[in-house]
Amino acid sequence: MKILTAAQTRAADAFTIAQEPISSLDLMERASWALVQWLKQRYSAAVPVFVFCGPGNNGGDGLAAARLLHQDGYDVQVFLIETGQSASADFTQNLQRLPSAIAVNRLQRLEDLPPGLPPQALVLDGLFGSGLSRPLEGLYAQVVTYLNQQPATILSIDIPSGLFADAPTPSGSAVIQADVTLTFERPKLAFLMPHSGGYAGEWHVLPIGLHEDFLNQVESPYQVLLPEAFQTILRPRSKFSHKGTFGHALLVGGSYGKMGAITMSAHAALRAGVGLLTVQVPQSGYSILQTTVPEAMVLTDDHERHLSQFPEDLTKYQCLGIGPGFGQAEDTRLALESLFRQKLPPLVLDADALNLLAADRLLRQQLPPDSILTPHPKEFERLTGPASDDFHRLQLLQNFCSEHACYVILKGAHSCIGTPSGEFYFNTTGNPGMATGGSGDVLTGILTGLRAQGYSPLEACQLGVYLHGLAGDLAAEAVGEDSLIASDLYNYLGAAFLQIRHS
Ligand SMILES: NC(=O)C1=CN([C@@H]2O[C@H](COP(=O)(O)OP(=O)(O)OC[C@H]3O[C@@H](n4cnc5c(N)ncnc54)[C@H](O)[C@@H]3O)[C@@H](O)[C@H]2O)[C@@H](O)CC1
Ligand SMILES: Nc1ncnc2c1ncn2[C@@H]1O[C@H](COP(=O)(O)OP(=O)(O)O)[C@@H](O)[C@H]1O
Ligand SMILES: [K+]
Repeated sequence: MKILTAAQTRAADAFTIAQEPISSLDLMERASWALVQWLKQRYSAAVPVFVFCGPGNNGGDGLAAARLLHQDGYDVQVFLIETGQSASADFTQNLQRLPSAIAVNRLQRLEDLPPGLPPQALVLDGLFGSGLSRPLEGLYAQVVTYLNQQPATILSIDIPSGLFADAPTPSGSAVIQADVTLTFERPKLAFLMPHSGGYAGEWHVLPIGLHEDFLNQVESPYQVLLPEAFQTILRPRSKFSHKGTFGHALLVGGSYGKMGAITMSAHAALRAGVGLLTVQVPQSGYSILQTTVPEAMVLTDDHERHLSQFPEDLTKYQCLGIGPGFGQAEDTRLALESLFRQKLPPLVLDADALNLLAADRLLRQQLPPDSILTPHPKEFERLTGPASDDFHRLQLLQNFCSEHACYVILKGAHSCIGTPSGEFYFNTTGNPGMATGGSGDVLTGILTGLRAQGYSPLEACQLGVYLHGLAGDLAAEAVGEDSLIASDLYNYLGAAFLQIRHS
């Protein structure tokens, strides 16, 4: 699903208004109706609703929602922030439509605000939406600070007020800290970024019928991954297939004290459906691998505690995954250096393989095209240098992927896949229970297993991050986020596959 910028959303509105055709007032009514339907399923009419409105169409949505909720028997009060700014036409119309039974409070100074809102109250934040053009100041900023201090639940309409949809919000700006955000038609880019995503709280997308033709033709480099995409990507396993059909993967990693990392990757590659798996570890890892992952074949390095070589014949493998528990010993670095001079199967690189790359520009330049790299933000910074903000980091991601013709999964709450041609795919599965050691090693195993089965690098990245997060979500349903550990991820991978196949 494409993500639209605020400007593209305005264009989508205008296109819909002209082509459907529908008046802009009716489009606002449709958006507010969708919002109220969602809200009624979650909050009973016993919950008092306080609607805070700015002068634009976001405020207009708030007014329309106030009217609809009142019709449904909710106790609604409206607060208009009046700073002398002129109101939008649809705001004015909706103000006129407001039944007189709804109390309208006109706020011109901080002192006009009620001393406090009840904890059971629901605040609808309709101060500003995607039309925000500068940080909030004066009374608007004061209202935001006031609302953020209230014990009430805050539901933001479209986007938390004060948050820029597709540009960095200057630090220190007043921004609503929403509990829930109901956003129209498409999520905002800001919801997916580490520094701004938290303001939106739990967010949901409400379709409001923007014109299909516009949505199909509009160009956006930003997409969110949704399960529908996987119906076509995920391949069936045919009746007469055999283990050779599903590829032979090689995982190389592990060092003394970090053998668990490569063990978890191995389990994950197998659960991702690979036909055959070989794991190369230092000698001290031999018994560990043979006992904990009996399905895998094991090769050992000459060295006892760390890796110093790769197998000579790599032609029989369809994917080579390197990194979990790899270490950064000098021998290991030299082995990686000589590896890059050979003809190689598709690569997945993680953890210390990335740190070695980061420390060696020449090595980086020899990175084979179509490799998949899976850095967390710190590893990414080592590769590209620091980013000044989340949007700059996306720029660095794009530059790195195009310069090295590779795919980078920048891991996080919404892991982002960068591609050589400049697209970004944000993942929508996963939860904070996955912030636990070894989660990334599991992802490496999944990607290696998928790539060995012949999935293209982009397909493997998309399917891999989605399945990994979904396994985390299913595991969290069973054991809770607190107790989730990385091995739960590969143990729930089967359930994640089933969910995708049967959806
Ligand atoms: N397709 C959609 O997504 C639809 C969106 N609608 C609503 O319309 C909203 C966008 O409406 P608008 O474009 O009127 O945007 P806003 O409601 O955000 O208001 C923008 C107005 O506020 C002013 N402004 C911007 N930043 C300011 C600041 N920091 N301090 C003071 N004034 C500031 C602008 O100059 C402009 O006049 C959406 O967020 C959504 O709530 C719906 O009504 C209809 C359909
Ligand atoms: N809050 C979160 N929400 C969703 N996914 C998360 C969250 N925290 C971590 N993850 C996922 O867990 C994995 C952690 O990887 P990484 O940091 O490399 O861990 P490790 O090095 O311990 O294996 C990534 O795939 C990341 O997307
Ligand atoms: K808002």
